[in-house]
Amino acid sequence: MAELTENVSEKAPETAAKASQAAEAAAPASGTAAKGAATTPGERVPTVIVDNLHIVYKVYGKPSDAQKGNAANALLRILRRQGRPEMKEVHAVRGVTFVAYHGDAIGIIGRNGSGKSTLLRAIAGLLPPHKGAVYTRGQPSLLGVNAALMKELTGERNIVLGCYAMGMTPAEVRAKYDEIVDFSGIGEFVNFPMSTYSSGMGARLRFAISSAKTHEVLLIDEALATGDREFRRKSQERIRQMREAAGTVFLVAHNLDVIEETCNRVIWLHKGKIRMEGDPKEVIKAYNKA
Ligand SMILES: Nc1ncnc2c1ncn2[C@@H]1O[C@H](COP(=O)(O)OP(=O)(O)OP(=O)(O)O)[C@@H](O)[C@H]1O
Repeated sequence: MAELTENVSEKAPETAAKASQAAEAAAPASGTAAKGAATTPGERVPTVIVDNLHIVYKVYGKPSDAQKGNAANALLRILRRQGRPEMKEVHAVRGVTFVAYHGDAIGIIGRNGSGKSTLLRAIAGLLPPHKGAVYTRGQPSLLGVNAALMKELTGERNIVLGCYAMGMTPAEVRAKYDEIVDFSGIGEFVNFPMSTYSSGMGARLRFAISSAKTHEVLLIDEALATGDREFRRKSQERIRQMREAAGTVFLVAHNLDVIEETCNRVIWLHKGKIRMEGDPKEVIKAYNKA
């Protein structure tokens, strides 16, 4: 399926082939279906295919005093062809597989360290798969990263740059500017550098910028947790609109009420694996019992 771009581990070409077949199976009329232009009602168009995904971090532990970084030790390691001392691997995502479709809002829940943020970053293409593959339709947008905001610039400059970074034209930016400022609720702070903002104000501005454009796939990591009640309500409404515009939204949040109110599917991650997936009410009920 040509329109799905792939982020595939070189170690698993056979997995990539399987996922391609899955994509074909999910959207048989791939040419038109994947463009979203000629989909028949009821047809489900896949936007993200995650196939047996494994993500491994390499972490350098604390070196012993004898190994501490100095030029002599570094030279000895090179001569002995040794790596850096105490390298450990953290296997954060362990064989995750699912397909997301247009119009899905998928909540990802799980205890601390279960791999939620890692999974989002992998879907955004920011972490290479150790094994397996991620196929996405278009470039997914991870809230706050794609619109790379700069603390020393004013909110106004960041809105303009953030919108350009998302591929909007100057005319589109002008048309959306007031709406972004209104939505963020930062008021006159828009004229001050972002370094003067509280973390909540920064998060609200990032959400306002990122959601000013309709994304094929939008990934949101806890952004709603920082806003107040009113902002939460507005963001939920905005996410609903984005779903209706046939986008796909992924939402990581510890607040299960937000997930239940906003999402139509929930994935429960436990120690890097999918423990349960499906209807928000059922999954959250099982998660609360565990
Ligand atoms: N940059 C990193 N380098 C090394 N290990 C990491 C890195 N980021 C995360 N990890 C490890 O990967 C595992 C999964 O972390 P991740 O942040 O994805 O979990 P999470 O479910 O989002 O957690 P939380 O709910 O606390 O935000 C954890 O064991 C964590 O320590």
